Amino acid sequence: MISLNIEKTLGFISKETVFAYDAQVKAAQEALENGTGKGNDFLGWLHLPSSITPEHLADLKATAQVLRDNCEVVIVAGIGGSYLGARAVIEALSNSFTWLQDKKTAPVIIYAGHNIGEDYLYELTEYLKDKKFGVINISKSGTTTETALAFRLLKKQCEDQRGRDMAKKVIVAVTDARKGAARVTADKEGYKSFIIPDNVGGRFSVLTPVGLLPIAVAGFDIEKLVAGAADMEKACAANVPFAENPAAIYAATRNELYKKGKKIEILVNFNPKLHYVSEWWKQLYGESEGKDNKGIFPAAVDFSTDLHSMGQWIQEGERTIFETVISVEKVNHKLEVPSDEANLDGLNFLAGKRVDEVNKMAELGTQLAHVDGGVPNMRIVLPELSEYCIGGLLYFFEKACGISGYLLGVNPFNQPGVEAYKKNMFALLNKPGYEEESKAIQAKL
Ligand SMILES: O=P(O)(O)OC[C@H]1O[C@](O)(CO)[C@@H](O)[C@@H]1O
Repeated sequence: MISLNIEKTLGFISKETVFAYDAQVKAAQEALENGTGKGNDFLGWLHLPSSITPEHLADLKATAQVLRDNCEVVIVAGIGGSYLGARAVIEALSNSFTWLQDKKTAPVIIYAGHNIGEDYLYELTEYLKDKKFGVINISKSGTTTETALAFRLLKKQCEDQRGRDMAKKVIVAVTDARKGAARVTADKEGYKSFIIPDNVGGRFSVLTPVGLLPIAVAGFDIEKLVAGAADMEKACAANVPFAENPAAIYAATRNELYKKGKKIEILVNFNPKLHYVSEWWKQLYGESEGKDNKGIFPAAVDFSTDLHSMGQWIQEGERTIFETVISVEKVNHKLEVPSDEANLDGLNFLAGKRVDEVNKMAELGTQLAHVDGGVPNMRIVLPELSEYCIGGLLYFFEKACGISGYLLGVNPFNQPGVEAYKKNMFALLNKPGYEEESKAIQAKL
């Protein structure tokens, strides 16, 4: 189970002011529980972990097995909440060099539909030319351009390469129950499909088939992932007192820091496998809170890598930031620094130490330096990178996000701002139905 430590924020804000959020957090929790707050038609994620049935998991695992048995490569096509959760979990749990290994225990997972890079898509289709590949097409709306465009290419290539019957077997859709082009195609072509519930928004959907299916294909234990999330659901529940509730404390602390002028939260990791957890987190908090001209800007760094690029700014730049560090207590492998007789690099003082001990001292040294430099620091300790712990971490962030959005006074479950670029893009591309917008935008150019 994860733990949260806010001690190193307390030189900047007081424990009393954080704990004074108790009543507001309670109100936020009640609004979530009773569905009386803003965006209350999107609360399906709240009790999702505890309501996932063994039958549902078995169905997901059986479909994953079909893909595992018939594919060397599986393309996860999706964007935003329709791919980041899966990628976050898969990359956190995978060997860092998994795609380079000769003996593969699972299909290589590749992501597409999250950009409009012609070179990216060309190179992908080239790579797939001699591969037995399958596709998981993930889109809640079923109409997202980036994903639909990639899927159009991949569907055709899969059918041409593998034949329509096999394509039917290795293309799976995860989409809305009724609406959208992805649903129409899945039904018409007879693809196996999974439903994204109406009341679960994309960025809260990692524990639906959106995340669970690709994670199972990659060979990870979705039962343990869900169990970790379900335990965290209990630990962050409305009846858990403020002082013992990590989601409540995290939400309150970041809101209090924001009030004190700390406008940017930097999510920090000291483990490169967590890069995509940060990407997932950025969408979760960015889309949920960045509206009505408000909201903490969610940024992320990978340390110690980025200490050599962003470290200067964090240490001495504008004092509008705070850090939330995800610290992994126990690594999965053991590697000691070797002794070297010549000691030309001067590293013999590290000989015999675990690499992780060096990393942990980098982490502690960074925390002390940044706090001294005026950066409040929260710490989330994850016992290890396992399905159970990652499941808990994801749910913790979701629950805290719901509470935090209500503390901020916004609707954390919509994202109206994302439509602006889409409208302009469609107008510029002369999409049917956008004639007026096309005229208006041409006049602006
Ligand atoms: O699953 P969909 O409908 O393709 O949407 C993908 C992503 O696009 C957004 O709707 C923003 O455009 C996100 O909220 C969402 O996660």
